[in-house]
Amino acid sequence: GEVSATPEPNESEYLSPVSIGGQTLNLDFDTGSADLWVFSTSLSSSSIGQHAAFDPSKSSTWEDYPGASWQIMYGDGSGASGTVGFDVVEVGGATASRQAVEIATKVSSSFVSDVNNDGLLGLGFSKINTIEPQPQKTFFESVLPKLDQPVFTADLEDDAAGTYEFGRVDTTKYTGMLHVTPVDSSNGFWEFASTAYSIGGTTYQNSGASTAIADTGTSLLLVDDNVAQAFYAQVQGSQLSRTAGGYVYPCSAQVPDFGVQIGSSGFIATIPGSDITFAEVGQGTCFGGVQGNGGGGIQIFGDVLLKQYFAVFNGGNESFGIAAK
Ligand SMILES: O=C(Cc1ccccc1)Nn1cnc2ccccc21
Repeated sequence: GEVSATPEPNESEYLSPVSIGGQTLNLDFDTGSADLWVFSTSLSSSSIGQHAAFDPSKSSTWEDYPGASWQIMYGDGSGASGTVGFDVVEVGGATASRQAVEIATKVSSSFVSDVNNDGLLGLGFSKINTIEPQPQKTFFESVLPKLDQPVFTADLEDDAAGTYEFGRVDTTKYTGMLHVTPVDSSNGFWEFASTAYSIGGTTYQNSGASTAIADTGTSLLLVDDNVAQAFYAQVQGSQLSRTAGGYVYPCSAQVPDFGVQIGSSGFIATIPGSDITFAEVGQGTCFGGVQGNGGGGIQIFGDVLLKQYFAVFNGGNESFGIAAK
């Protein structure tokens, strides 16, 4: 089958309506993790706040997973944990009839305050699913055998709504060719080679990092520290601010185009300098959408890059492709 879910854009995430046991929640589709977890009625009312909370007792198809638990920590220090069950999960038109659903009994403050999302739908590989005693399949892995094509696509926009589609590649959504690279899923991510970058149209080899992941759950573009340093050396007045948590510069500064290689094929995916500013932090100072990864080794290509392109995640041959749109 073919499905589409239109996420509502929110400054740093793309939310899509998901039906679980007949209850609809807005979930953050996240290719950088592999847990499907939801705000639940087991949380304190102060944690629930304005969020939609899933209530298993109101689902006629809910099945407990006795003794199972989960606990996740994301790279930005946020996290959640709780218990597990199975239910019917429907996205746009594809249905997983017995999908592991992780009930949050604890969530960190950043999720409580992010009133737009009622949980996450992981689209990474289930080897990093955190359910104990046995990791469970992601929604994509559950529906994959039933899809016409073993793919999902992400068409993230800046302010208008973006779109995730499962089971087909809508070729009207992009122009030119799809640049496809093999993915190494051994770390659980959509990970590929990336050993070159460009600043202002000039290409350089990246001696530091060698791989990157496509991560719709991260807002920024986190590159090797030496690459970030080289980029901001070309932004007048920029500085690495501990208080801001990264590179900042005068909002009036001229920002060069920045590109990163996708796979070893040579294709450089470029972000226009005018799209690199992520936020104003006050007093005419701006926070850059390109930042260092803190020496993590893996580069994290988040929404700042992905929203410039149409992205194809292929679970059949384990590849990642992007095209201009
Ligand atoms: O965790 C990461 C990668 C990351 C971000 C920042 C610093 C280091 C590493 N992304 N991510 C993937 N899913 C997420 C969900 C919430 C927060 C971040 C999320």
